[in-house]
Amino acid sequence: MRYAQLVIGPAGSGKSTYCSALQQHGIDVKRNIEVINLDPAAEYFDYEPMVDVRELIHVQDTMEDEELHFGPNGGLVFCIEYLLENSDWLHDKIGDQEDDYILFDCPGQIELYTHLTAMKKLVIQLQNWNFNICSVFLVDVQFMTDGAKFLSGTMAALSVMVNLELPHVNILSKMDLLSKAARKRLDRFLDPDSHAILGDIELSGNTAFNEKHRKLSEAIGSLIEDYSLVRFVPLNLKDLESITDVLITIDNVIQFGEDQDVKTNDFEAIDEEGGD
Ligand SMILES: Nc1nc2c(ncn2[C@@H]2O[C@H](COP(=O)(O)OP(=O)(O)OP(=O)(O)O)[C@@H](O)[C@H]2O)c(=O)[nH]1
Ligand SMILES: [Mg+2]
Repeated sequence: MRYAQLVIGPAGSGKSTYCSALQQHGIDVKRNIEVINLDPAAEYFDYEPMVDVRELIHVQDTMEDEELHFGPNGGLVFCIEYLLENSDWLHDKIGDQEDDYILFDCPGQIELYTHLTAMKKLVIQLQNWNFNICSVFLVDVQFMTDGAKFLSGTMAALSVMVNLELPHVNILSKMDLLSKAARKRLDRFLDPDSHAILGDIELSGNTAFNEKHRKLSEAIGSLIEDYSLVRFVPLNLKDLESITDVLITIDNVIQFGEDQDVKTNDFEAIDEEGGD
């Protein structure tokens, strides 16, 4: 088995920073964590990529091409489809090392995960190559600090979960930027029993539209809260314990470490037999 995190989330949510922090953490704790850049338009990241999709195709190529003439978003979709058509290239680059643990740093265009099929196909490809994959959806916590925003972020996460159909972990990134007061407010939303999201949605004016709108938000809010559909794990990259917690959560989801336990048990069993 091999293990992968598909690191996704809106533009600027901190995906590349997360990948580079986890790679560094891997070095610190002597654990092999590789990163692959899947963003054909990436301008900057500071990890050492194991594979960089820009070596195959760069979004600029599709925009400058006489025939294609794509804009940045169409160009990106083209690049991902091109990557799929050339999946042998990716396969060769990744190799087939057992027990690999790879983070895929993905582009920030949310439509890739909510309704287009290219990413989904890529996921199936990776599964065929024996990867246990989990989608890791990052949302900048600064956009989650009031009820309406929290609801909207939650629905974005839900939409990705429904489309990708993968084991899924939602992360609130950039926790280091929250003030104490904002952290308190957020904690109420994170507690699934509190119904705090609903209480926090305020609409100005008592027009008939607002009344209907409020009912809609309430209905969605209680659906999400009552069924605990979407949970978020806060991540503060400046806090080692927080990094470890997030990694343990994700490792559990992709069953990383479980095979290792089985192997150790096997050895113990052999030892016992040998000792007879
Ligand atoms: N304070 C703080 N800033 C962060 C953190 N993570 C990311 N940033 C900043 O947020 C900005 C965007 O971070 P990136 O990691 O490039 O985000 P991204 O999701 O890879 O962005 P795209 O690839 O453009 O979609 C950068 O200026 C980072 O320095 C964090 O945990 N704390
Ligand atoms: Mg990035």
